[in-house]
Amino acid sequence: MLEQRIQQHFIDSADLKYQAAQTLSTPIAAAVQAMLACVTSGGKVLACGNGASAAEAQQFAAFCVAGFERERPELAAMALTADSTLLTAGPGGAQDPGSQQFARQVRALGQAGDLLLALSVSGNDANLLAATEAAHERDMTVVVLTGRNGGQLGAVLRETDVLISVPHDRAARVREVHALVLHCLCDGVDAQLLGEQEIPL
Ligand SMILES: O=C(CO)[C@@H](O)[C@H](O)[C@H](O)[C@H](O)COP(=O)(O)O
Repeated sequence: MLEQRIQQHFIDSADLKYQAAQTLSTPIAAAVQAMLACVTSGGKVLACGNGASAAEAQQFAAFCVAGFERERPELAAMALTADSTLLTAGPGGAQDPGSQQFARQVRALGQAGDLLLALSVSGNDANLLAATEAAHERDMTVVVLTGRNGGQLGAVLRETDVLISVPHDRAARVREVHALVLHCLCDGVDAQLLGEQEIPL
């Protein structure tokens, strides 16, 4: 029955979030500290991902610049997923396997102290691996959100990078938790910058 199927989504999503609250709070706190260090020293966040994760990257950049739940000064952030001309320009554009266009933007815009935020369920996308390599070339910190085990992205991170891997195999569940993680990042940064306070409804 359809209602039961829908209810099961709510139950499964809540179960995963409950289960992940404890294990993910430590890497999320580390990501908040990395982001704070970046934005308070004049750095910027570059966010990327493919498909649904591109939308989440854009949402995150919008929260940084336009605000999350509280009034605060704008934080420097941009999504690398929003320029269709650049993303489809060849060679190395969307028509080529293993697009270089995220990596190119990182090399063009990234500076030491900036932060790359990459989102991927599998953790195996070649264009995100290339962007991570470019970020390391620029001495940027990398924060990666993935599904279970982190995939290839998890394996190339440095000690100062942060891996937030959601312990589930179903893409929809992983993306739901990614959305929650991004909210935690925004709230954590706001709390550190502005002090803890009740959020009005
Ligand atoms: O986001 C959607 C559907 O909207 C997917 O089809 C998505 O484009 C693909 O899974 C991409 O390859 C992204 O994969 P992943 O990096 O999340 O593993």
